[in-house]
Amino acid sequence: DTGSAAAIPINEVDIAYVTPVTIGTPPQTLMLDLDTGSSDLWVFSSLTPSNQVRGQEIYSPTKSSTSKLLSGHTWSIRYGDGSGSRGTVYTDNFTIGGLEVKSQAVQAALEVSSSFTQEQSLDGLVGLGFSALNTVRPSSQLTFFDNARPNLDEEVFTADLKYHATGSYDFGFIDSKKYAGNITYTAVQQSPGYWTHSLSGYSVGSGAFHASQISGISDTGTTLLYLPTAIVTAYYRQVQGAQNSQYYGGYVFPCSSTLPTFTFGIEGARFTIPASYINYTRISPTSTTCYGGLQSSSGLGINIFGDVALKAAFVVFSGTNPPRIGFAIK
Ligand SMILES: CC[C@H](C)[C@H](NC(=O)C[C@H](O)[C@H](CC1CCCCC1)NC(=O)CCNC(=O)[C@H](Cc1ccccc1)NC(=O)N1CCC(N)CC1)C(=O)NCc1cnc(C)nc1N
Repeated sequence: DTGSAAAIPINEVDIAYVTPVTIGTPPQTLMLDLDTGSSDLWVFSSLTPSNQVRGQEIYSPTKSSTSKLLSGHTWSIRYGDGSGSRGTVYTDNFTIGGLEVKSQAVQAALEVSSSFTQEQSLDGLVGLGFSALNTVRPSSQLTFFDNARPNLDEEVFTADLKYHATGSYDFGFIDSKKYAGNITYTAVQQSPGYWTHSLSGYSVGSGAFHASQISGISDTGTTLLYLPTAIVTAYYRQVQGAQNSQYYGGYVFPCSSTLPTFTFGIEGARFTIPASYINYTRISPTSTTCYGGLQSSSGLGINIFGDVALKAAFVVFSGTNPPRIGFAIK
């Protein structure tokens, strides 16, 4: 089997991407954020208090003839940005881009934090990390990818995220029309459950390439690129008027500044992030100060290769044994 679905930016600065999925019988369509940085599939539901729902589509298990309560099971998740949700668990038929998993664990929210309520374009998440990170108790549940794997033509899914445009997620096949040249693979460390791997180094603009192993996670659910402070300061040193603002919680600069590109290595291959991806957003609609798409990871305890980096490449998440991740120019 294979599947292919759109990855649609939810706002004009690509803060996140959502993908249409269907759940249950008859199919209920929700827009979910496919997130390689977590492993829970949870949705706004008919069980979510109405004062916490603001425009999201909801999953109603009672309206699905194929839903089953996974009795006695609960879940509770906290994300890196402090947001979170918790609830109960059903199994139901779940489809992404024509690829169906019967009896997928669908985690119905009984409570969501305010940032989820405020994000009306996001109806929940599909975790595509390793199933070890799943928070359902007493028995943890498998991700959509882990459930689909035995039926996939190839044990892979690919992410083709785009800058200010709709991209795609493919399951079970690698679409050679979506990239140029070769795919460069590198080893993945699957514990504790993220897609953890190393970059082979970086360069700023037309500067020399600095070879160094930089370990981090490729995370489609994180908006920006978070790297060690030394690399980030070297980058913004090239930007007139840039400063690391305590007030804004990161590097800001005059929106009129000329930004250099940023290049990262995967083994021997090189991937260049255009300056426009790093000129992330104005700090307010009328401001002439802009917030960078490259920020320091010092507060996170982990480097995160988020959407700003991933949208510069075609990325193959390979569930083979051992797992690996591949990057290609597009
Ligand atoms: C089982 C837990 C699971 C693995 C969890 N995984 C993650 O947190 C990574 C995961 O990819 C999550 C997935 C997000 C969660 C929010 C909704 C969208 C998806 N990523 C993050 O939390 C990275 C930081 N957040 C972000 O990057 C969010 C994403 C977002 C997008 C749209 C709307 C709202 C939020 N972006 C922003 O808040 N932005 C606004 C500010 C702007 N400057 C950048 C964009 C984890 O590590 N949790 C441990 C954890 C707990 N508590 C804390 C405090 N930190 C933690 N790391």
